[in-house]
Amino acid sequence: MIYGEIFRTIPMVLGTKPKQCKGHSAMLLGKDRILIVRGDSSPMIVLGFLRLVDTKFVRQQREKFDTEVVAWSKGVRAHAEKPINISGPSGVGKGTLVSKLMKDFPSMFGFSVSHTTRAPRNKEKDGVHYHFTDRIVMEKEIKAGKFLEFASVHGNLYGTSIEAVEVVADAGKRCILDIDVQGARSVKASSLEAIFIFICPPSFEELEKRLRERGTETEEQIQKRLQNARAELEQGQASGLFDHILVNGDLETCYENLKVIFY
Ligand SMILES: Nc1ncnc2c1ncn2[C@@H]1O[C@H](COP(=O)(O)OP(=O)(O)OP(=O)(O)O)[C@@H](O)[C@H]1O
Ligand SMILES: Nc1nc2c(ncn2[C@@H]2O[C@H](COP(=O)(O)O)[C@@H](O)[C@H]2O)c(=O)[nH]1
Repeated sequence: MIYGEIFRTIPMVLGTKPKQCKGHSAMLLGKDRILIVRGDSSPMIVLGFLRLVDTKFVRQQREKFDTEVVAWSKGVRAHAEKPINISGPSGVGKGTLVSKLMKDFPSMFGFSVSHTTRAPRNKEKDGVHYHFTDRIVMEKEIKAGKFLEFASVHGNLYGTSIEAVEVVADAGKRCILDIDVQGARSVKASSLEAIFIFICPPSFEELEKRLRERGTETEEQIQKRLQNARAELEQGQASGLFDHILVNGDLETCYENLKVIFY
């Protein structure tokens, strides 16, 4: 690409806007921004900015789709607070902590609503707790590059769409992701610069107790989650991936420690 020259390449865009469209033109501005204009418009109609980012994720997508790839930046944004990635074994209390944060600071934090192929639990609402989805549909969307990360967790597919994160950013809120360790690793390799927090139980027995008392899984599913928990606890504490490791013994104490990280 040559600076200042309008060219007619239509790059693949990571994110939801602007949609790829024949007739759009792009002009490189400076070293890291592309101005998108409607090609046939006179005077020139500016559709937005794309930032040229050279992260591992963008490179992977470029290779995968064998085409030029750019990330949509929604224009020039001032300092944005880093998203928060919370991981930890099933039943440790991630959801409980996230719900408290969202309830206490509704205008500050926004939850990244993941997609999953698992069935909804009793009180779970589609689009609020998860986007409950069909495996074939989700696999298709993954192939189309719509996901920031995805992983097979406890026998189901889970993933964070690029749109889920953007919806929170568009609302001017700080994004909270509740995802497993595999997903956290993918996020770290992506263009999303996040703070990584790992939540541990005070003991394995307590973790099992919480999982059982929650009463949302069958015995077989509980066994699977406990088995995966051992591996997650090992990886989470040894990987160097996480910036902070918190023990969720007493809920209020853990919540206070979590809040300290944000201020
Ligand atoms: N500090 C705590 N002390 C006692 N019980 C707790 C504590 N934190 C959470 N719990 C309870 O443990 C159960 C599991 O919590 P929660 O559903 O938040 O876990 P989770 O990590 O989000 O699990 P999953 O990964 O399966 O979604 C819930 O019934 C919750 O009320
Ligand atoms: N990699 C991802 N993991 C995710 C995502 N959303 C949730 N999760 C993790 O799955 C397990 C199980 O969740 P549950 O709701 O079925 O109990 C839990 O550890 C979550 O952190 C995601 O988008 N990507």
